[in-house]
Amino acid sequence: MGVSGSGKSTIADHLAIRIGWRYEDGDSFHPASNVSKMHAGQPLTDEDRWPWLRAIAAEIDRTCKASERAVIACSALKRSYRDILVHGRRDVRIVFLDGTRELIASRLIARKNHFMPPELLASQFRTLEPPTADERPIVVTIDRTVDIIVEDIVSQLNLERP
Ligand SMILES: Nc1ncnc2c1ncn2[C@@H]1O[C@H](COP(=O)(O)OP(=O)(O)OP(=O)(O)O)[C@@H](O)[C@H]1O
Ligand SMILES: O=C(O)[C@H](O)[C@@H](O)[C@H](O)[C@H](O)CO
Repeated sequence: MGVSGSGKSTIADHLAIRIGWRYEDGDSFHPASNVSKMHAGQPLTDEDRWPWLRAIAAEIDRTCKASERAVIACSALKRSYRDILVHGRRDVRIVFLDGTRELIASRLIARKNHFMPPELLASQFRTLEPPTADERPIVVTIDRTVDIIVEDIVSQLNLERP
């Protein structure tokens, strides 16, 4: 989880390869109307996001039922959004990609060929409710290389433990 440009797709992809899990991008669960809206520079509302989050929750349930493992990139900015994804599912862990607005803005400006315009970053930060301790989040700071961030997540995931 994290705001647009915090590195969700990049880190999820590399993490999934590193630990041999499937990678899914939450962006692919958006209805076309949501993508057009973001492309046009309009922030999504809660009503836009509920069906999208429910579709991702259904994907999590399919994955668990099939005894598979996946890393899913999803902004999940508010606690109420994460509750849809996590509630009652013991095996779901949240990884929060934490960074300053300045750093993320500079990465968004440099990024090419993406539907999300950098102008939406302010609304992403306004909406963001960082995870609290009771969510047991894995928090990683993003001012480091992708490989170092991935290794940090792997060690905090404690995968060897039963
Ligand atoms: N640790 C890093 N160091 C340097 N550049 C990075 C790092 N992580 C991501 N980037 C770059 O920052 C940009 C934003 O990353 P990415 O697209 O993965 O973010 P995102 O959170 O998935 O964004 P969105 O939610 O808008 O899809 C990309 O161009 C990516 O290559
Ligand atoms: O909740 C949201 O505002 C949206 O989901 C965005 O965060 C996009 O999904 C994405 O991160 C941009 O590519």
